[in-house]
Amino acid sequence: MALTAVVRIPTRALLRPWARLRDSALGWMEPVGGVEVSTQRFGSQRVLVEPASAAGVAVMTFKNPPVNSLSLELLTELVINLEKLENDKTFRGVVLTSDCPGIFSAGLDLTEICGRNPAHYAEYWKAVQEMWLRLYLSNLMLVAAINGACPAGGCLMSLTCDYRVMADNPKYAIGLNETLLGIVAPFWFKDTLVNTIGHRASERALQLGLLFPPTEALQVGMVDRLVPEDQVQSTALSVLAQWMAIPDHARQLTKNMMRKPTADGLLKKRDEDIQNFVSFISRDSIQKSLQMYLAKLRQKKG
Ligand SMILES: CCCCCCCCCCCCC/C=C/C(=O)SCCNC(=O)CCNC(=O)[C@H](O)C(C)(C)COP(=O)(O)OP(=O)(O)OC[C@H]1O[C@@H](n2cnc3c(N)ncnc32)[C@H](O)[C@@H]1OP(=O)(O)O
Repeated sequence: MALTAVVRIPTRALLRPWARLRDSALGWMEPVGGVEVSTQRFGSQRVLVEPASAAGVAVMTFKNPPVNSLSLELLTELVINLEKLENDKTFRGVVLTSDCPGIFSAGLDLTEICGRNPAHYAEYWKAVQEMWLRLYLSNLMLVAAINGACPAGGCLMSLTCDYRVMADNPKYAIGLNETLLGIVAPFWFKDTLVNTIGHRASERALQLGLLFPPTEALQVGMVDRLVPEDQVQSTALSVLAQWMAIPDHARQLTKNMMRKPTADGLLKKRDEDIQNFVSFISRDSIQKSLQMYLAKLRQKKG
């Protein structure tokens, strides 16, 4: 029999200034107190959410072709779908994965941070912050099933998860490569990395903008497990099954104890961080670097 549940979406989620929701893309949303949703399969245009066969587990699949870049729309949909899962108490764990062949996520959408105006940069950065805060502090168990390239913001997203399974394909790489673009990973990107691989390894990785192939990523602790490509999702699901054996309240309190101080670092100065981002990204020299990088990406094919 089909499993269905009622999911309450708090109206406040619809009122956030950055979440000027593209309602057409989010067919299940209504600006009233809540909405009934079948948990058989839901989501939105760029984020598909499907309950897994194991009770209490969902698979969240990003489908923003060609490269799952983190556009404002994708970020918005991600946060809304996560909130929806969190409000539905039947879910305890989520696997995050990609529908784009060979790419988990290309990171921040460069067209959102290049050639736009300061108001757009501010709105976009707030959405990036929100994505990080929501994932990093989520009470759900999150496992990243990294089935492709995972640079910069894609890497950050996977680092917010409790566990990372990566496809053992030397064509793929993961890391915070911001310096290669002539930009700087903000302090909360850095903190997330330091919490995962330690200070010295982060210092080197961040300065050099290292993108680690799977074997090196495992060695440095950026991912937890490598498996053949066709086993990434099934392995992520079996990892979740192990984590599900732990009582939720104890695990959640422990996760919060470990992560809250890092999240507080951003929460205490969110507005200042937005201002720093806007003034940094608006510099002519930074815009030029980004334009050149984008042009190189686009020329690659030709
Ligand atoms: C004084 C100090 C103050 C400090 C203050 C700090 C403030 C903060 C500063 C700013 C911080 C910003 C943090 C940024 C984080 C990021 O995430 S930046 C994004 C980084 N991403 C990348 O470098 C990845 C780039 N992409 C790739 O390497 C490859 O595309 C791929 C993912 C490996 C896939 O390769 P392939 O399959 O070969 O596809 P392509 O042909 O390369 O690409 C297809 C089309 O997609 C476009 N594209 C690729 N990536 C992006 C992207 N990130 N955004 C937008 N568009 C992207 C690419 O151009 C192709 O487009 P078309 O040619 O038009 O088809």
